[in-house]
Amino acid sequence: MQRIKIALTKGRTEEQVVPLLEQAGINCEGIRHKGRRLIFDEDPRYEIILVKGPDVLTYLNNGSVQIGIVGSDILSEQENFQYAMLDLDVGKCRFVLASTKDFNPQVHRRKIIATKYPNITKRYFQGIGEDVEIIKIEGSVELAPLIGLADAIVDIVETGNTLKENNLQIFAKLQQVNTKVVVNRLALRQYQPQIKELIANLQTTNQQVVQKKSTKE
Ligand SMILES: Nc1ncnc2c1ncn2[C@@H]1O[C@H](COP(=O)(O)OP(=O)(O)OP(=O)(O)O)[C@@H](O)[C@H]1O
Ligand SMILES: O=P(O)(O)OC[C@H]1O[C@H](OP(=O)(O)OP(=O)(O)O)[C@H](O)[C@@H]1O
Repeated sequence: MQRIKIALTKGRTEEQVVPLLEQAGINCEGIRHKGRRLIFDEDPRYEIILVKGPDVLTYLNNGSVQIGIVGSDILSEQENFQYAMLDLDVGKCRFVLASTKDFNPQVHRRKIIATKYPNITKRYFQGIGEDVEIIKIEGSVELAPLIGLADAIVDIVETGNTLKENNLQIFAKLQQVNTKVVVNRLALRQYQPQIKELIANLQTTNQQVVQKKSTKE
């Protein structure tokens, strides 16, 4: 049988998803000791590749991989609505509008908003009927209102520590984020039994994780 190819987002998503994959009985030994390797075939059923989030969607769209594991922030930003088959209970965070405490969201002049996510930001402000100027930033977005580049930011918050340590406040809560398992529609037809088995397996494991967390709380 042909291996199912999975594109897994490297970094935070990888760190949170690998334990889940292992709990589902998928051998991730290679990823655990990866060095500079990018392809992992320790499990005979799967070939896992590690890529940046937006590239997960490129590989998936192109049909080079059948499954992608990626944050909903990236799916939403790319406006690339792949077939999301499963929501995982990891990678949970939220988009917020944040700034220094003197920021006035009601001010009538055209605001400047810095973000790594211009499309999500554009949609949010369109939704509330506001025209803003968006500046795309690649990281450390919190700096923008502190250094005078922007009036406010749209960024991801998880623990809230980054905002707190930089004296920034939340002015609006936008969409929530979590990690999703996405599938190429054509691949779903071609590899139906294997993909269904994998999704069912991950679903069961994810439910076990959720239950374990809720009994701890
Ligand atoms: N606190 C958080 N901040 C940002 N992303 C988070 C957070 N918690 C979970 N995530 C998820 O993890 C992904 C980001 O992972 P990571 O931070 O490793 O990459 P990145 O910062 O976007 O990329 P890079 O550091 O390679 O430029 C997001 O797409 C999101 O789905
Ligand atoms: O609420 P917290 O738990 O503090 O997490 C939120 C921070 O984490 C992310 O940045 P990341 O670490 O990915 O670095 P970056 O700024 O270089 O993108 C995000 O952009 C926030 O800055």
